[in-house]
Amino acid sequence: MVPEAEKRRDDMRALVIVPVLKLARSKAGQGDSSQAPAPQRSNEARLEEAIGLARAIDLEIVQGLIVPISQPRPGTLMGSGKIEEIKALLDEHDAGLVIVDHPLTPVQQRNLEKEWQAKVIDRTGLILEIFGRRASTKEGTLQVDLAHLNYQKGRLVRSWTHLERQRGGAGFMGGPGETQIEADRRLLQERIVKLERELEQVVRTRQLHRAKRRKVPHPIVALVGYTNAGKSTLFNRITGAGVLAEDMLFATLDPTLRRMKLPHGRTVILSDTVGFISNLPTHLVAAFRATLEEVLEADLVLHVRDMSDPDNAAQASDVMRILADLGIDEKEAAARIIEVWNKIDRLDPEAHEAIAERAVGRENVMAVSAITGEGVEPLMDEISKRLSGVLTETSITIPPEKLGLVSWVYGNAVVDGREDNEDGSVTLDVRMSEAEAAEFERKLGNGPKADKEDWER
Ligand SMILES: Nc1nc2c(ncn2[C@@H]2O[C@H](COP(=O)(O)OP(=O)(O)OP(=O)(O)O)[C@@H](O)[C@H]2O)c(=O)[nH]1
Repeated sequence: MVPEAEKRRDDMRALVIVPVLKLARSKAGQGDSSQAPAPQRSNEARLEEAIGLARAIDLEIVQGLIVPISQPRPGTLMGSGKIEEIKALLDEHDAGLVIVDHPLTPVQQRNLEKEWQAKVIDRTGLILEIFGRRASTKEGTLQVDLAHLNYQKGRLVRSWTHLERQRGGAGFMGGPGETQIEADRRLLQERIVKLERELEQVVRTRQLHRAKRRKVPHPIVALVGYTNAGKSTLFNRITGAGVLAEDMLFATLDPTLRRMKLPHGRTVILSDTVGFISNLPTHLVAAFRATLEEVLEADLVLHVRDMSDPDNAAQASDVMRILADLGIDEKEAAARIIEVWNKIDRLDPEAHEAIAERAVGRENVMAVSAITGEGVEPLMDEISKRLSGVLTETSITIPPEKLGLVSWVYGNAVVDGREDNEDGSVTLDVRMSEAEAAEFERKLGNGPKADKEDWER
């Protein structure tokens, strides 16, 4: 039976804990000879981020705590003194959920739940929960549910998850009994198999759409960045597309694609992608194939950084690591990535000037404010310049009976010169990509049309 005091605990009121392993910290400080050491996050930055993540799912955070751990315990991670201290805080605040910003083994999670008589989730659990609430397309939802079930399968406790809530699961204080765990596992496995099958179907359909979209002859520009860096805001600023931009972590889970025009008339497809985060578990990276594939295929990648965040160097190196995991290596990165230093309006005048100066003259860096629009025009010019590498100069003549194509050329290629000939035809000096040239030829010869609707979602 669950005692009265525990029943009252509110599992939307949470305590956030950042365990700091002293051993790990001193080791990290020494660096790794085979790799440049990644910038270290301060404990305060970690705590602030963990609280931000928890707020992203509407939790009420009663307190945040940095907990130094000299010797990690296999059974409970932290020692009994700390466990007692935290239990007292939970009682004091009537909180029923503890977020531990560190990986927990299933045994540690179960033991801590018992000790604290509260639900416990670790960083992966929390990120999965956020993703679960944000996914909006069928594929995104299936991917997250699948990642969630796989994560849960190895656990000895029932999760504090949106899935559990959907199932109406409650009364799980202290964890389910062994038979219950067996039954749960069987159910989980059945759901996993079913989801995998559904997902296969959805992925197949998407790949079909993607293949069609690739026939549309425009370069793809993908936005990437740490969560909350301002990707959606920048996306809106340059496309006027009205995509959801909120102070909400991971507001963008599914790829958003829009066609846009650059100065000089060049058309590109801009793709907004999922926000990255440090310690993103590998199976979660895989879960976002849909948006990440856009990045892999992109002709140009804009890496948006929030320069007003003191932690931005560590965030940037996390993003680069994830891109490297995806197969975009450093050498290639220089050619394909522009770093967009965003939120410069939030900097004090001195820092603003310093950042602007650092950016000037560096081909790979552009300083902007997606909110005020400062620096956005030069950014667009830079995008044009980068993409013009894939263009070939040519001269085309459009016969009088096909003059409708003139506006298509203006809309899709870069037009450098025009001559209206006596016979009614028009000659244009243009720069266009191979694919655009092929599309033009198709249109000229009444060939099969590319299906515009396929990518304009
Ligand atoms: N002051 C200022 N705020 C900005 C700027 N760009 C974005 N923001 C704010 O930063 C917050 C996050 O912006 P989003 O565009 O949603 O960030 P995102 O990178 O798409 O976030 P995820 O969906 O989590 O990946 C919002 O409150 C924006 O208004 C900027 O240039 N200046």
